[in-house]
Amino acid sequence: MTRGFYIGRFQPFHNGHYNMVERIAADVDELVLGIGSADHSHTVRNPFTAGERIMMITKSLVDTDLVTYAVPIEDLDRNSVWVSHVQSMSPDFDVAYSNNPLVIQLFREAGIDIRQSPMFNRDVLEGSEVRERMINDGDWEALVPEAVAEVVDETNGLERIQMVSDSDSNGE
Ligand SMILES: Nc1ncnc2c1ncn2[C@@H]1O[C@H](COP(=O)(O)OP(=O)(O)OP(=O)(O)O)[C@@H](O)[C@H]1O
Ligand SMILES: NC(=O)c1ccc[n+]([C@@H]2O[C@H](COP(=O)(O)O)[C@@H](O)[C@H]2O)c1
Repeated sequence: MTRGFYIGRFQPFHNGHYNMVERIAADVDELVLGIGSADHSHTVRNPFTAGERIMMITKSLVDTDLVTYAVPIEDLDRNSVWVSHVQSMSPDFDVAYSNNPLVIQLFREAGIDIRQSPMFNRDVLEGSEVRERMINDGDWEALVPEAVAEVVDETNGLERIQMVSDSDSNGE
């Protein structure tokens, strides 16, 4: 039995993330999705709470064969102990997945098998593009699983991101 760990902010969980989970599913029996920056919400870069992101991920993956766990991981000021912090919050895992250079470096230094995946349609499948479309009334629904659009609707997420965008002059 192999268990993987895939870390991201998932602000929101989009079709690029979904595609990466499908690819990882070929390698592992179970997958932990680490919800990074779990302590951040209500900003343009991090509009959704950890709880809302858990809903997005759980509902999007409900029909996959993979056993999945969504685990919130708060940020720490010290990169040197971040991998231990992750391990203290997550079910044990055999292999980690990320395309983030800092994450890759930290897992490598800790002696953990870390794998990258090719980017899928990265010109549009990017969190910042989805958020920009949400703010500007663009077609963001085309970039996310249907379940994510339902969670955004249920939690009035569009109203929130547009409100924080108006009051956050720093934007992204
Ligand atoms: N289109 C994609 N195809 C494959 N992997 C992706 C894609 N988009 C993001 N990822 C990977 O998923 C992980 C989590 O990504 P993250 O939550 O930061 O999303 P993002 O789209 O890069 O968002 P943001 O624009 O908010 O930084 C990272 O390792 C990232 O490289
Ligand atoms: N010191 C730390 O808290 C630390 C270090 C490396 C990554 N992280 C987090 O891991 C996540 C990585 O996800 P992304 O690939 O989506 O950026 C982010 O939430 C990031 O803040 C945190």
